[in-house]
Amino acid sequence: MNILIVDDEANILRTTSIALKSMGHTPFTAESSRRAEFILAEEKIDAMFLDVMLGNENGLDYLTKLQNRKEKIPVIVFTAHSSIESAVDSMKRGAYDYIQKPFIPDEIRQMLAKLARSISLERKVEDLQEQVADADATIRLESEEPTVQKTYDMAFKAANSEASILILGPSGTGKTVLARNVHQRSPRATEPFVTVHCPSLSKELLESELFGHLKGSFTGAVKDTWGKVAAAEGGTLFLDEIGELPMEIQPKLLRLLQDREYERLGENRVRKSNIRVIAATNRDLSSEVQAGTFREDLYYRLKVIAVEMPPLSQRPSDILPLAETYLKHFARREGRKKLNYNSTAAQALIDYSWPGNLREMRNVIERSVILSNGDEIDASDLPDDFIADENGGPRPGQLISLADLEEAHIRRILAKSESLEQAAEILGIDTATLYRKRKRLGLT
Ligand SMILES: Nc1ncnc2c1ncn2[C@@H]1O[C@H](COP(=O)(O)OP(=O)(O)OP(=O)(O)O)[C@@H](O)[C@H]1O
Repeated sequence: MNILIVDDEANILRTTSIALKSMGHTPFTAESSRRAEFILAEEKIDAMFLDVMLGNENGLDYLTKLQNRKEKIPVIVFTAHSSIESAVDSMKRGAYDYIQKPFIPDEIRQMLAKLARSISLERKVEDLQEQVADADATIRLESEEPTVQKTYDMAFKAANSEASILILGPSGTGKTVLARNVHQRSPRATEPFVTVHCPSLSKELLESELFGHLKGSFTGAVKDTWGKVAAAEGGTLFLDEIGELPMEIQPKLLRLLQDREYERLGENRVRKSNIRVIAATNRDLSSEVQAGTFREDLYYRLKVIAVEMPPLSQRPSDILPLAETYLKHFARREGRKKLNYNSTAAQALIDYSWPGNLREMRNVIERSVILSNGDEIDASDLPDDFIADENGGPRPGQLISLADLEEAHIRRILAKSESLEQAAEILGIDTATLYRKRKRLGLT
């Protein structure tokens, strides 16, 4: 790091410089704030040591001035031994920390190690904020389909209430994104949003993940823990894949929803909780209720408001607007702002069945932006599944019946094979069966 030491004592400047050099830093020295300003104008300084007794000057006043700079530099203040007031005052004025004089090099070393940790943490937070903003830039929470728009309207209206929300829909349709958005639009927005993935854990671990446990309450419980219900206090608990919640835990969740009470595993103390629950599932919970694998009372508690995210194939008029949102984002990221789809690519996007829904579309569009050349994305820049074959026939994954798909497949294999026997071998059926099918389909 480039470190500036500001002190009117030449001895301190000299010894601190030597110590900093031995730790691999580059020291700069200034005996006054004027000299310090001069150095700040010339060098990129990462951290500063500043004496509060700066000869005729007041180091604390200079500290205040430094805090008003556009580029903040962490300042560690040297205070006189026994001067608690100036230490407190310097912290109030925004110092990163203070060291009392006289000090030994090891105190400087420890202080800089602490500062390096803070700086690295700050960078990580900045990176994460950037990533979140990046993901947010592709989110489109409106729809050209009136039923889907109604779903969004209903969910966002419910955001203001305390009601539990159940989000239904296949994988990748945006249930998690919707749940987070409801939280962000709710009065709990500044409190935590905590996710629990119900299927990923054994019954005991899931219960402990939710409610916490006391040491020794089950094998492997080596210390006391607080669960995610406690972590979400004041905020929203998002239960992903609620359909997988084991029967044994269901009454405990019901009690949490109904009475706002829970107990940690292995503890007899009832705790109160203030959380809002949003749950999601790709299963048909009502049939699970019928089958007796999901409690009916819990089901009704969860679905005070129920919203359904349909598969992308049932939102045809959203395909191009969504693709456009992703395209803009990835094209900007790759520095190719003029990029567009040509009409064949746009048609291929519309014709595709999107079994992986929005998640798949995001990946497909990102890939096509990276693989395309020039200012146009062509159908050939899309994955193989998107390209209709030379016969223009149906493709696996398209919304067609098995019989139609079988017919198209048999036609293609017959066209490519040299004999009926070869075609039968490729198809994995005997020649007589293929012969009959061929006849029935009128392919002779
Ligand atoms: N409204 C939206 N606009 C644009 N992209 C979205 C939207 N919702 C979701 N996506 C994209 O789809 C991906 C999957 O979304 P999400 O995780 O919310 O789906 P999910 O239904 O919860 O899936 P799973 O059931 O597999 O957990 C997200 O990472 C995001 O890239």
